[in-house]
Amino acid sequence: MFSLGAIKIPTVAFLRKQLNTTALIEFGKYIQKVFPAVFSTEFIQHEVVGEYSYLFTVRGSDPQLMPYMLLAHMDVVPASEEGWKFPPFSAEEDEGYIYGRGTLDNKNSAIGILQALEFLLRRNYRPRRSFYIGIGHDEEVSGLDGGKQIAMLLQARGVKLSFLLDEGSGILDGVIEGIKSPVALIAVTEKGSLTLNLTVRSDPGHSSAPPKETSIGILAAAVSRLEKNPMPRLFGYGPELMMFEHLASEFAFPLNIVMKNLWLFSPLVSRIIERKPTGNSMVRTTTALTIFKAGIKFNVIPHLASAAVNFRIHPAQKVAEVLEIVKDTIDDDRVEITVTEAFDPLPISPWDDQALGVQIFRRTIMDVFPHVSSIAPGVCIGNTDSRHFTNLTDAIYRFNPVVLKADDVSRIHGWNERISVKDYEKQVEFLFQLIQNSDIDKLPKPHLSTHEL
Ligand SMILES: CCCCCCCC/C=C\CCCCCCCC(=O)NCC(=O)O
Ligand SMILES: [Zn+2]
Ligand SMILES: [Zn+2]
Repeated sequence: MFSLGAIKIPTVAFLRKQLNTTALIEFGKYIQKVFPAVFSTEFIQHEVVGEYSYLFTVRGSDPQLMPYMLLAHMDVVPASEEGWKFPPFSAEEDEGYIYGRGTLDNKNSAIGILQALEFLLRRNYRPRRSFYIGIGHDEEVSGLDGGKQIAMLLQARGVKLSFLLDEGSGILDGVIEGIKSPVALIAVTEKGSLTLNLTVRSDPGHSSAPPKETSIGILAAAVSRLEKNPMPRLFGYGPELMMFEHLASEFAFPLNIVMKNLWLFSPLVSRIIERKPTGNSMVRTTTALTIFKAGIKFNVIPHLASAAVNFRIHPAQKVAEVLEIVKDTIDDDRVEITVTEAFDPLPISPWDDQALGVQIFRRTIMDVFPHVSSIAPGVCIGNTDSRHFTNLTDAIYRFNPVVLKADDVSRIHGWNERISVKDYEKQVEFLFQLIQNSDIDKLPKPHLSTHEL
């Protein structure tokens, strides 16, 4: 059963320097209380990193096996009180679902990993392969003070990882139009990100004698141009090509033929899938207007208007290219553009028979989710703490072992985020199996089954 207390602790992260530190401390105390074996077992070391994040080092019995890492985070995005069926930090249970901010992103993983380990320890299990668990405290606001510090600490200790598993994708059931059965997408990369601050300054004055254009009007026109002119279609130029080719047999005729021949049909397919927000995120660099600020009083022309625009960069594009397109699209020198944060799309992790992590995930998914009909490489449309770990391994995977239905994706960062009790139990079962399956020293033999990749 989900530790409901974890959801009730409002570990909200607003900005990098605006965290609910009281809640973060409480969360640390909470996990110590509910997972006593994890915190007291002799072969597990726990450390607090960056004041609130946790790093667990689980020393396996065979030092010859290269360690791996499981990553999650305890912080959550803010949640408004209105719009929810139940208050976002009430952890209310209703018709088999637990409601609350963090139930999918990402206390389910943080608690699920520790829960699975606690179960194993109570059965006197000691892993052969060492592993690390990182529970970040600021993933939603960059991960620079939590996840990144954990990565730097491990790097300073000379640690190399065989693979790393973080949040960022899942088992999609009815999310991809045309695919009826659930498919597991393990993201082998994540999109880049660029956040711009746009500012327009104009003379302040009395609203009774307004100028022809105000800072608000100029800025509104600029952001509207960005929204009306989406970034170019790049579908088929990144690993989403691999994803759809792997999933081709899931589509009925004639779509299965189309998906197998994306070299020819990608322009057509991209026009169809871009109609939905999740599909659009696969097709291009997305443009999201997220903050707009201006004005203080109805009869005062404001001096300043500012807006934040967040772009999630398609794997086939780079920050510099996006910035150039933005400048051309705005095409107005009165709009001052400054970069708040920027990074390119992440490297693509291996997806082949030699990739240990992939083989272990594949086996574990088949064990725990036998109804999943395909396991395919995907693209994480958001960003995760795993991006800070590229110096420790080239095998970074993003996969949350949870079934997401069509309306679940918008619950993440939205209203009524929830997880079913059954799905949470499956997540713990997956992690319980994964830790044991990771003890193999050789790659498992190819499995003969319908889960063909
Ligand atoms: C053709 C349709 C393909 C659909 C693929 C969509 C897959 C959606 C699956 C999972 C949901 C996305 C999870 C993203 C995790 C992001 C974690 C996060 O919030 N990080 C902070 C940030 O990105 O700002
Ligand atoms: Zn998250
Ligand atoms: Zn998030």
